[in-house]
Amino acid sequence: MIFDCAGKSLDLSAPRIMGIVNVTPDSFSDGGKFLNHDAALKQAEKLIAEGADILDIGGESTRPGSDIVAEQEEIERVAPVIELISAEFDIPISIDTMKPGVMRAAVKAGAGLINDVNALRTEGALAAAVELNVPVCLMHMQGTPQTMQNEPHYDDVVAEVKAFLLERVDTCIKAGIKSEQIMLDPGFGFGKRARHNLRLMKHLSSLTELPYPVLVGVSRKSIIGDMLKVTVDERLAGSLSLAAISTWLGAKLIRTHDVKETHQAVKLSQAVMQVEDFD
Ligand SMILES: Cn1cnc2c(O)nc(N)nc21
Repeated sequence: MIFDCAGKSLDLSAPRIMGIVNVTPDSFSDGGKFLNHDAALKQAEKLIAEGADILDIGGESTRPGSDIVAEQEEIERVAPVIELISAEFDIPISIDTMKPGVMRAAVKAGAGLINDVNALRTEGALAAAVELNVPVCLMHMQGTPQTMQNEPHYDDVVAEVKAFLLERVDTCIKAGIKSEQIMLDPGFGFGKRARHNLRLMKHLSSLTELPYPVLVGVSRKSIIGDMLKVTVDERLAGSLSLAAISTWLGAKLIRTHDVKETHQAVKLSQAVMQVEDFD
């Protein structure tokens, strides 16, 4: 279960941490802090020191209602930062994008994993991913970031998300993506009401039992706000609780803003899972 991310390896035989570096002015949780390259590099350094196993670089916010960013603008945001981080540190880098042109520019700059919230459905994205030959994370989203929270509806959210992801896997493998380069993600908050997010979490093992590592991103998200009625900057405890639950249920990669604390939560969860039953 070792992913080769453009020469940098990500060992998913145990739960790992994906640190978030948003290079966007409007991301819901840290928008605007890392638009300049030095700040982004400092953030990368901090997250690595705190225990990140991979860094996710995003140039277009995907929070509900976020603005669409033109491809060239997105490239100009992410490529220099990826180049800097890739040259400075040995850590695998994922590119958080839906656009094929950004995927190409990011991998050229040193990214080694495509994190696509649209599961390579954008015109040209699947072909780009096949050509780039790096691991991909396929995530479920109902609608688009602009529309997804309007009226999300499911008859059976767990079954429908699972079926969608398996259909994407089938399409990707048929197009030439290697199955051992695929990761799955239920897409918490992407076209889901609170009850949908809770059901997906409760039945996460329906995804983690599949032969693909599962990535979970709940950091500071509405699943926490809805249940605890707390603002974005008061969601650390909730984020850690769900990180522990996710790893207990088999998630192998936790995407988070709070690497240090999440690393501790995951380490504890793993210690419980791995302790010998007898002396
Ligand atoms: C970019 N991004 C925001 N939330 C995410 C999530 O839950 N999963 C993945 N793979 N990417 C996300």
